[in-house]
Amino acid sequence: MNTLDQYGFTDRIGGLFSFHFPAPTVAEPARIVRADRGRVLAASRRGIVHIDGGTSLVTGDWVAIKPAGSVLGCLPRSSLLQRKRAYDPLSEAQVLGANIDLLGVVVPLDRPLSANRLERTLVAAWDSGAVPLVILTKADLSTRFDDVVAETVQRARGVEVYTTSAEDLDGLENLRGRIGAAQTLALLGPSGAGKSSLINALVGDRRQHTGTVRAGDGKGKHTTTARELVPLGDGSVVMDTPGLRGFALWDAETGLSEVFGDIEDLFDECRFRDCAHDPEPGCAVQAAVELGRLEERRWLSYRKMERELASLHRRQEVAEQRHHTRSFQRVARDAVLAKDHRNRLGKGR
Ligand SMILES: Nc1nc2c(ncn2[C@@H]2O[C@H](COP(=O)(O)OP(=O)(O)OP(=O)(O)O)[C@@H](O)[C@H]2O)c(=O)[nH]1
Ligand SMILES: [Zn+2]
Repeated sequence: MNTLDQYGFTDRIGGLFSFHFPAPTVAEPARIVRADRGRVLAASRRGIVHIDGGTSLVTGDWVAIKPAGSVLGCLPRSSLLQRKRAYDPLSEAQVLGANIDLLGVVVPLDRPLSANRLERTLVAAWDSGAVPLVILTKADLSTRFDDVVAETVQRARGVEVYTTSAEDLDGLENLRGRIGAAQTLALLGPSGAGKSSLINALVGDRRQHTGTVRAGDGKGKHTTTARELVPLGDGSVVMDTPGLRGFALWDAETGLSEVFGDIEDLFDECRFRDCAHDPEPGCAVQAAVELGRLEERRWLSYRKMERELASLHRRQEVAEQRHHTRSFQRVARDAVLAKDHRNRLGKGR
């Protein structure tokens, strides 16, 4: 299997290439394996290569590269995982990866479950366009927190749950079977959740890839601060993501509805169409909370994410408005300058 195939190249991707970069174009397919600032590595039929000027590319992208190594173009992304940059007033999205088929929400069994975090990560996962899975890690330690498995299954609300242990190598075959050939799995979970250990266990002793990167950066160190694709040997790849603290949402309305559909259904039952769902007459949400049918924590978790998205949108609108004003001012100023210029030319004649 050549390097490109190891990173998930299939006949389908080949077909997309011929469609987007038809015959007279001289370019070869490649997949972005790692995209740090200014240093982009891609898997191609010739092995791992450096790419120049791929600043807008993200890990997982399929690109067409010219023989000299520059990028001709990028295939449309089938999925995109992004979050809001922490503390970024300009509210720019941080793209974590593209063309991910499966998104593993990693929940470690060595600590109590954080239901809010699980919900938040599931919302982001649904929203990316990939299929979410919940992956429980450190099953060998699960006796300490007996109820986490059951609670996770209940809170995952129908999303498949896989139990693994990188220590005992339990559950790995099952998970590999689910990943399937030529699929891309990304792992999302808190720092220390066991993501790297799981990847190493899945890879077994086949992790030659790290060595290839080592040759590129000359430092000989593998860190979990970068996101990179790790091949599993059968064309499937896993994306290593650093532990994400505070996962702020980015345009996640779809995901919100997937995870909290039952709450949004309740809205239709409120007496008033414009119900604020605060303690007010005829609010179906408040009634459900009071009757114990809706967990108050879930309701507050939903509310918080909804407010977060609303404020994100307000900031986006302000930024857009400012952009429009600025470009209008620029156009107006250019027009004045042009007029001045014409006048001066006119006078000079
Ligand atoms: N007992 C046990 N310990 C595990 C298992 N998997 C990981 N660990 C331990 O948990 C700790 C964190 O594991 P990592 O794989 O580094 O976690 P990570 O999610 O990659 O963390 P970041 O790189 O910070 O995002 C390490 O001390 C591992 O040895 C497991 O299956 N069983
Ligand atoms: Zn209401």
